[in-house]
Amino acid sequence: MNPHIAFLGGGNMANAIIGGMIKQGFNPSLLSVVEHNANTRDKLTEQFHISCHESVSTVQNVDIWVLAVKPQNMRDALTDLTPLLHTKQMLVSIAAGLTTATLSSWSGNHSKIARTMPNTPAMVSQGVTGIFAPTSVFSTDEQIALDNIFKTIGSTVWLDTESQIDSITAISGSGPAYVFYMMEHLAAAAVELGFDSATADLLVKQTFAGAVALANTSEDSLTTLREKVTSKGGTTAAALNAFSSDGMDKALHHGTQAACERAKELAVELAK
Ligand SMILES: NC(=O)C1=CN([C@@H]2O[C@H](COP(=O)(O)OP(=O)(O)OC[C@H]3O[C@@H](n4cnc5c(N)ncnc54)[C@H](O)[C@@H]3O)[C@@H](O)[C@H]2O)C=CC1
Ligand SMILES: O=C(O)[C@@H]1CCC=N1
Repeated sequence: MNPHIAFLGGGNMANAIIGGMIKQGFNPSLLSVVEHNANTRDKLTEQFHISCHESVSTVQNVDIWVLAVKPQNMRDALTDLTPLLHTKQMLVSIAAGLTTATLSSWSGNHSKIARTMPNTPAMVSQGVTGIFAPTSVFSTDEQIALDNIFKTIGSTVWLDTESQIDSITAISGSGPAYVFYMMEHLAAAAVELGFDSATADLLVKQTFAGAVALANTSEDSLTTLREKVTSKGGTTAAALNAFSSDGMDKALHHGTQAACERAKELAVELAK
C-alpha cells in the first residue's frame, strides 16, 4: 500500500514528520498539506516540493489525513473536512488532549480515528511517538501504514488504551521542554561559576549528549549509571543531596502529573 497522506496543518510538527518521511524515501508526490498560512505553504513547497493547498476542497484521493493543527483549531479544521470524508479514510490526530470521541463528533461520526503523540526531536529523526490505533478499528495493513509514517521520525510505542496517550504526552510529548528547562538552569549555574555563556552551553549540551549516548549503549540501568558517577562523600553526592532536599525528585513527579491532568482538562474544555 502506497497511501496518499495529507496533513491538515503544516506547522512545526507536520514539517518534522514530512521531513522524516521524505528523508526515508516516501514519494513527495503522495504527500499533500492543507495550510492556512501562505508563508508556511511557500516554505513547505520550497523545502519538500510537495503540493500545498489553502483549502481541503482542492485535495483529492487521500487515504490518510494527519490532523496537525493546534487542539483549539481542530473543530474548525474538521468542519471544513467533514463533508469530503469517506468512511475508509484514516484520521490520525497528533493533537494533545482531544479524544477520539470528540474528534468523531466533530467529523460526522467518523470512526477510523487514531491518536498519536510525537515529540519535537522528530525534527532530527530522534523522536518517539505513542500510537493508539486499536485492532477493533484498524486492519493490520492500516496499522503498518501508520507505523511506517512515525518510524521515519524515530521510535514508535503502540498503546493499548486511549488514556495512555495522555500519559505519554506527559513524558515524551512535553518531555523535551523539561530537558531544555534543566539544560537552561545548568547553563545558568555554569555562568555563575565563571564560564562565559558559549562555554556554558557547550559544557551542558555535551554533558547531556554524552550521558544519553552512554545510557543508550550501556547495559547498566539508569540507577547504576548514576551510582557510577557518585563517589562516596564526593562532589556528585553533595549535588544530589542538595537536589533531593530541595525536592527536585518530587517536582519531576508533580510536573508530569500536572501535564497528564492538563491533557485530560483540555479534552473536557475543548469538547464543550
Ligand atoms: N509542538 C510540540 O512539541 C508537539 C505538538 N503536538 C501537537 O501537534 C499539533 C500541531 O502543533 P505544532 O506543529 O507545534 O503547531 P503549529 O502552530 O506550528 O502548526 C499548526 C499549523 O496549523 C495551521 N492551521 C490552523 N488552523 C488550520 C486550518 N483550519 N486548516 C489548515 N491549517 C490550519 C496553522 O497556520 C499552523 O501552521 C498540536 O495539536 C499539538 O498538540 C504533538 C506533539 C508535540
Ligand atoms: O504543550 C503541548 O500542549 C504540546 C503537546 C506535547 C507538546 N506540546
